[in-house]
Amino acid sequence: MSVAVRSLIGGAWVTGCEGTLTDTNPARPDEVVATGGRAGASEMATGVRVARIATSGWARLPMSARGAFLTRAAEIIESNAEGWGEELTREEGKTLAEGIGEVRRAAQILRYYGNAADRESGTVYSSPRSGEQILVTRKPLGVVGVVTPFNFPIAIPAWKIAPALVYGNTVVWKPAAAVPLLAFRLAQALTEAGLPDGVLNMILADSAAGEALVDHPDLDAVTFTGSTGVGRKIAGSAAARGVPVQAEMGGKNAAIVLADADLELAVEQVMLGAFRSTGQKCTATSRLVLHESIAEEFLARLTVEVKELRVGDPLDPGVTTGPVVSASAQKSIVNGIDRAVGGGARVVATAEAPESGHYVQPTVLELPASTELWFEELFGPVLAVQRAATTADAFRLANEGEFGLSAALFTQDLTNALAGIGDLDVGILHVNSESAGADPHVPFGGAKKSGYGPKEQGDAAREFFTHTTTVYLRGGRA
Ligand SMILES: NC(=O)C1=CN([C@@H]2O[C@H](COP(=O)(O)OP(=O)(O)OC[C@H]3O[C@@H](n4cnc5c(N)ncnc54)[C@H](OP(=O)(O)O)[C@@H]3O)[C@@H](O)[C@H]2O)C=CC1
Ligand SMILES: O=C(O)CCC(=O)C(=O)O
Repeated sequence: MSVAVRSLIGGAWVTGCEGTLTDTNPARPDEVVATGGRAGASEMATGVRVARIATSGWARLPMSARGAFLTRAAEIIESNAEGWGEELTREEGKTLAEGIGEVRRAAQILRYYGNAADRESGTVYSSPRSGEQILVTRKPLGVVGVVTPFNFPIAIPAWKIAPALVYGNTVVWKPAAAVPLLAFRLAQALTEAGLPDGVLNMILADSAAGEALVDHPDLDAVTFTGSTGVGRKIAGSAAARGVPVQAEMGGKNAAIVLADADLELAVEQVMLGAFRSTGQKCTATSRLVLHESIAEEFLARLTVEVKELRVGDPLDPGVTTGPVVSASAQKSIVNGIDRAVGGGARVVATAEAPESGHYVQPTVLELPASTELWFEELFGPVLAVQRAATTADAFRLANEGEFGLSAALFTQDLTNALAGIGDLDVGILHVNSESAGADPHVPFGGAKKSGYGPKEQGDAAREFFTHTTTVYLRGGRA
């Protein structure tokens, strides 16, 4: 059941000529999910060229007409949710329910941006001069380079590409090499929806070709999600060329459980945050700060839940936790666990995992102090725990480190909730719910070094994907 995938350049489906790509199932690494040709730097350059040609026709269409393509694509995606969700699970490794859920989420995102024309698209200010009004209108940037990670193969591309397109830009997109099939499906949906040639170019290529894309002198903006090292490099190169850049990078997100928390709710939500998608979310809960008065009881309850996790083939409906994406991810996560244990971490709980496939045992570790695992993003099913003597101490521990993407605060006391809103240095704060999750109509992105440049989604996406022209408008001589 291997699918032949191709790149989309200038409206044509092309087989890249830099070599072959083989997309395998992380649960059964011998199973090939998709194959195709790998494109290179020259195809990236072609993509930028055809995207440039397509800009003027696309930008001149009314926003509602651009949005209609997204709405039609959303319908196509929705009608394929089960089949494409299964494909997503087979290439990325999240559970089938999450795979189908992500495909539906992509449709929801496309629908949200499909309706952008119904929202406010500029501002009118009063003028200090009679006979004049001041308008702030919005215009597209031009050609946008989009680089996406493996962990949300269709939702993250959707939330970058949909606003880029609806606000009048054209796109050259390099998806993560591990997940070409869902990239192919999203490009198929937009093509079947009738998107004009050259408006979206999806190029299946490796990271070297990705670098050629983001360094291309004719790009007008770059949007990236992925690792911190790559994000900083891309941001540096775009800034050096004076090109707007948006980079969503690492997270080391804390759940903070205060003395007055509803422990049953907190345990349930911490389990979801830490172990759904096998911990492979930038918003996953990878740190847990427990007020010392409830720490023993909380860890006892958490241990029961961890032991009930079922790690295995994510297509099996009874499985709660699939594999991680690759053998190298598996190795680096296991090494991170071993280093923490070698440094004095106590193993609080683990769940069994199969031997064959890229599995990692879900693991909860209590740290003796703020050691390496408190700061390093492992991007797997690993939760590091510390205890705090006071609420202030809990917030201090949660704020440690260079990242500030999301946090989850568990408390039933409004004063504590308000203190957390004030003191926790994060881009996204959940009070009494898990640290992951993002709605399309509100800003998404981190504080501190989790993100660089404007945030994503909602009005923030409009800020990034457009520039403004301030118009001093008079009818003539007053
Ligand atoms: N904040 C977040 O949302 C995410 C964070 N991560 C973090 O990143 C780690 C690795 O995940 P991974 O997906 O491999 O992240 P990477 O940053 O390596 O890759 C993300 C995307 O960037 C591409 N890329 C890699 N190097 C370059 C480059 N020099 N120039 C342009 N594009 C490039 C990748 O291509 P290719 O796939 O071909 O290498 C992929 O499409 C995770 O362990 C996690 O720590 C990962 C995913 C999401
Ligand atoms: O929390 C979410 O649903 C989105 C997470 C995300 O953007 C990521 O992991 O890259």
